[in-house]
Amino acid sequence: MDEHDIFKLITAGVRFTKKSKKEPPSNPQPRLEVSRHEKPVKKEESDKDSVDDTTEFRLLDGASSNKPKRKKHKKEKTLSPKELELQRAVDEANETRKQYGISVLGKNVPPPVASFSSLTKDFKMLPRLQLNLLSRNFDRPTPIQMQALPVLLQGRALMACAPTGSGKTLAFLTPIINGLRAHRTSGLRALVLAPTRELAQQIYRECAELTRETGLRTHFISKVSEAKQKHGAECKQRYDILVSTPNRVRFLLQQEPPLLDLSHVEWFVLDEADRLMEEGQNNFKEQLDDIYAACSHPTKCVAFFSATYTVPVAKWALRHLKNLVRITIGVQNSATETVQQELLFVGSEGGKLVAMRDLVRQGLQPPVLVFVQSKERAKQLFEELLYDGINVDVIHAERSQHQRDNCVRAFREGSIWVLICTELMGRGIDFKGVNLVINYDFPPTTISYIHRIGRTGRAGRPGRAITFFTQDDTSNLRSIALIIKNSGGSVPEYMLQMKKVRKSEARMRAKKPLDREDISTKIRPETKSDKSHKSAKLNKVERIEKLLKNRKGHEKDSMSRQKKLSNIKSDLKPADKRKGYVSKTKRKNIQT
Ligand SMILES: Nc1ncnc2c1ncn2[C@@H]1O[C@H](COP(=O)(O)OP(=O)(O)OP(=O)(O)O)[C@@H](O)[C@H]1O
Repeated sequence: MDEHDIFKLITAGVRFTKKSKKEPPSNPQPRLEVSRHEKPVKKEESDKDSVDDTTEFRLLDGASSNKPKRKKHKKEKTLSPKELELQRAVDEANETRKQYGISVLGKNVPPPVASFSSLTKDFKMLPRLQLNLLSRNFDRPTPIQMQALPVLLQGRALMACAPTGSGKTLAFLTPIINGLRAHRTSGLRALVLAPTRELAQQIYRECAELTRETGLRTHFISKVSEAKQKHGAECKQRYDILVSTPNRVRFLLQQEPPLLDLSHVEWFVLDEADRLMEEGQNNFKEQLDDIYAACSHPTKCVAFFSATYTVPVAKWALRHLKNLVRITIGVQNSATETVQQELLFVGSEGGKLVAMRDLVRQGLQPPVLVFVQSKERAKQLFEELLYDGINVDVIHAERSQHQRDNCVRAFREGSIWVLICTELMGRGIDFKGVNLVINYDFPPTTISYIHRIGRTGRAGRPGRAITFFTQDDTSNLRSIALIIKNSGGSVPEYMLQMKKVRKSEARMRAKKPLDREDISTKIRPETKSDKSHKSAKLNKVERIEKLLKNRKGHEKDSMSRQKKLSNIKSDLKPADKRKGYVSKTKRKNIQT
């Protein structure tokens, strides 16, 4: 009996079935801990490679939630009436969050509030503030306000992400005003920072409205030179709230002696936090570090707001802020659903101007915002549209503050219908009723796209955004098409099937916009580079001419080529050296 026979004997009657290849993973993936009510931040398809650092931050260390831990099979515990009541309150809060697309992360997050008046009982909301809200026709809180207000009124650290135009400004100003309550002479107690002067000014205006007759005093640093006088030692106690850009605040902090004292700051708020914490660009991050260090109050409330978030910001918040609550409204890093979005292929740079003129011919519904990638291009497009008789103006960093203020005011008042702008106006600016955003130049990142098109479709109103693209813009096309699809729009399938952009390429595109052909159609004076290009070409033509002269046996062919070359040469030569050129003075003499 050999081994085979023994095996047959002992396995007689036993049937072997094929083992399934699917086995449970030995090392399960980390699970996202979200609160039970939480609608998971859904994304049909994410395009994480397309934009640098826009990856969702839900799996970071330290993420806590108020989700009850899954219990192992234990005996069902009967709840006491008090516990039952608590459970009911939690269920109710979860139901409201689900209804409004509110997601929260953090321990013991307070329930969302359904009305401003409900804040009176629990948070002793200032009656005057209630009145000011009503006088601005804010009768119900928006979803971000519903959840952020109770969190901030409890003095918790907050990182909030809500779509463009969803009322984030009010979500941080209301708790600040309620927290400060009345004017004190101890010095600044709240600091709100924004990336641009225009946005800071807008927040200041909103704050001035909401603090009306509360006694609280808000200040906006308009000019650093003026600020030097205004912030002298005797003025330090004049204001309660300061709204500014980081560079102005840091400038005042760096004076000897410092012209700002931030040691009493109890509220530290960053609007457009992801932009402010970007490393490199404008050195905002470096400035912020200095400012944050100067805000030495031990129990200050810190809040970050933006429509988009990046991983470094979340990491910073988790590392530095205790008892942090994170709120996301809808889908993180997505475009607002109230904007109807279109992508328009225009062939070439020249095609853009044709498309723009076509849109005007079809009838534009002002006000319209047009985004271009640089101030040079803004100026060129402005001249073109002005020539077409359009009621247009332009805003970019090279214009004076006075011009910029006038331009924004005129656009708000409706005396300018089309405003051409650069990325400067991409974030936060709340122009009421912008009907159309045109991305004349393709946005460098999806983040930029989300903010630019968010200048329309605000506060629940409908809006429209058209994005021109040429063959050169196809690298980012897929990621923007995905944004459109994820916010409910339709895009051609081929765009979604395009190759993903590598991270390094996306990063490069974000830093350095594409070199584009000029917008301007008018003949411009010759530049230095044009001249050197021409002289190189002339040298080449002369070399070929010499070669042709030396060739024998091809006289006929050579003659016609030489004629062509001499024509080219004459075009390339400076006007005064061309054959038949008559100088201005000679011309004058001939005429007289
Ligand atoms: N509760 C409310 N009811 C009605 N309108 C509101 C309410 N809260 C804010 N608004 C209005 O909504 C508009 C957009 O608000 P806000 O500028 O704060 O948006 P945002 O979320 O900060 O947008 P962005 O991300 O572009 O900066 C404003 O005109 C504001 O007056």
